[in-house]
Amino acid sequence: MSMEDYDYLFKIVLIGNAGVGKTCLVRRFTQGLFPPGQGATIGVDFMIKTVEIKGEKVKLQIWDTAGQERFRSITQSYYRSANALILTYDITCEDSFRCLPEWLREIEQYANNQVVTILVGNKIDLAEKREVVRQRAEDFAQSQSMLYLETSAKESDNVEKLFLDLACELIREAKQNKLDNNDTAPMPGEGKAISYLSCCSVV
Ligand SMILES: Nc1nc2c(ncn2[C@@H]2O[C@H](COP(=O)(O)OP(=O)(O)OP(=O)(O)O)[C@@H](O)[C@H]2O)c(=O)[nH]1
Repeated sequence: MSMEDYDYLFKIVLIGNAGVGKTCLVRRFTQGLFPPGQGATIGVDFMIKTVEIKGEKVKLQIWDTAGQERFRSITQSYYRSANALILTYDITCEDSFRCLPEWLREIEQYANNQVVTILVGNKIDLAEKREVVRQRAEDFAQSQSMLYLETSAKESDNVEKLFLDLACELIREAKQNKLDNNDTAPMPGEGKAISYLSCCSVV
């Protein structure tokens, strides 16, 4: 097998409060399981999954960060090279939603300004315990130019869609940037406006 057995390589980083289900989302997607008694992530974890989208091989490097405050200085260093961020909260935990502006400030401070960010409301299998209504989250996501999706790592709801939609959006952007680079090379010192976040769905 060649060293570069893929057409695209993207780095995706999951962030959000402790206990919202970041590790479970990653495990569900990469290993197809819902781990019992998942312990808190220490620092940062790393997994790889290669998917095929419209005949192209896309290698996803998925970094699962610890939500706990005490790991913040470690996890921040992983933002900069991320192509996409999955900002996760728990729909049954108002507090995890209320912390989102704080996470957005982190993103603004540490991430690349072209990063694609998707807001994810996890644990929709616990509908009877919901504390954050969908419309409120959708409105918030829209006001911050983020995509929005609700998932259940436990029931495997929308988990595949989350990562595939992101991959699709990243491919779209990569192709767009390549076109822009070929067709309209910016003058030296001239900034290049990059537009993204038009929603993309693979299914
Ligand atoms: N019902 C339900 N529980 C979930 C779901 N996803 C995660 N959980 C539970 O929520 C708890 C925390 O899940 P984790 O995946 O460890 O959360 P995390 O965001 O990675 O937490 P940190 O590593 O501390 O940042 C665990 O007890 C999981 O079993 C879900 O979709 N539904």
